[in-house]
Amino acid sequence: MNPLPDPIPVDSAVPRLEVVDLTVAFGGLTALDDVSFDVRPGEIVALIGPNGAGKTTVFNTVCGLVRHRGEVRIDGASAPRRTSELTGRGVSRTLQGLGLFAGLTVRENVLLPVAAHRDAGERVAAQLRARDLEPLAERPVAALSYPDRKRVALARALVTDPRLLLLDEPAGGLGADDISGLGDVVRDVAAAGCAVLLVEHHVDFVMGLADRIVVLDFGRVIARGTPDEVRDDPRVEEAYLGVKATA
Ligand SMILES: Nc1ncnc2c1ncn2[C@@H]1O[C@H](COP(=O)(O)OP(=O)(O)OP(=O)(O)O)[C@@H](O)[C@H]1O
Repeated sequence: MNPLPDPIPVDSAVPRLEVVDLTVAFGGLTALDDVSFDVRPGEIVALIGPNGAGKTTVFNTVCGLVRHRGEVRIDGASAPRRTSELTGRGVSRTLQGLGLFAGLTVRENVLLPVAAHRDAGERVAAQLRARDLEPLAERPVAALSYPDRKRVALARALVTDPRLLLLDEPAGGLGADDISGLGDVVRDVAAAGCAVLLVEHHVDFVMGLADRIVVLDFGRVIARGTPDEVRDDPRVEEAYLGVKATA
């Protein structure tokens, strides 16, 4: 049984996630080149950049899926090398492809990460309630709309009470109302002390949500700072070929 994380420490000066000089090569391709950044408790940090910039590779490396040079630290200690240890270290992740079990019900999907735990029923019930999924709880995921499936994926990520939440393109495929609701959820999660690392192509969403932004291009950090600082950085405009925050 995977242990669940301890409650979020109220006051922690240690970054929840520290990525130091991360370098990843796939054969001859350098997917990440000396990437460093951190995410502190309660902070929302966005990782943005054009297609192929290396964003998902950062997530995969944090989750122990990719051989790398450099260091990944979670709460000051080396990140686990096995994905099975992530939940116990307080890490949850959503996937671009959602990764839900289409033949299982909403409730069964949300239950999976906590199934062996004594308080699983209460945790799942609380998530279903918080995500407005109660009316859909006994329906198979295959019967759900895409926005509803995304809410299920988020509920499954949150059911463990993570201390570090990795969101891979959470706004992708959603309409304006769902995106606004998603922003509220992420803000609430961060306000409770969770560190959030967000990969997202929806630039307006990122600009309105993130405390800090790290911009990758061809595996390198080309800019970092607050949304205003990044928006005005000419290197970012260039990387996006002139597509600015109104995209
Ligand atoms: N397992 C792999 N084997 C070989 N190359 C890979 C592998 N995973 C990623 N790459 C390459 O590494 C680079 C970075 O890919 P990555 O998926 O991290 O980019 P990204 O910024 O997440 O892109 P997108 O926004 O399109 O999802 C790309 O050139 C990609 O083709």
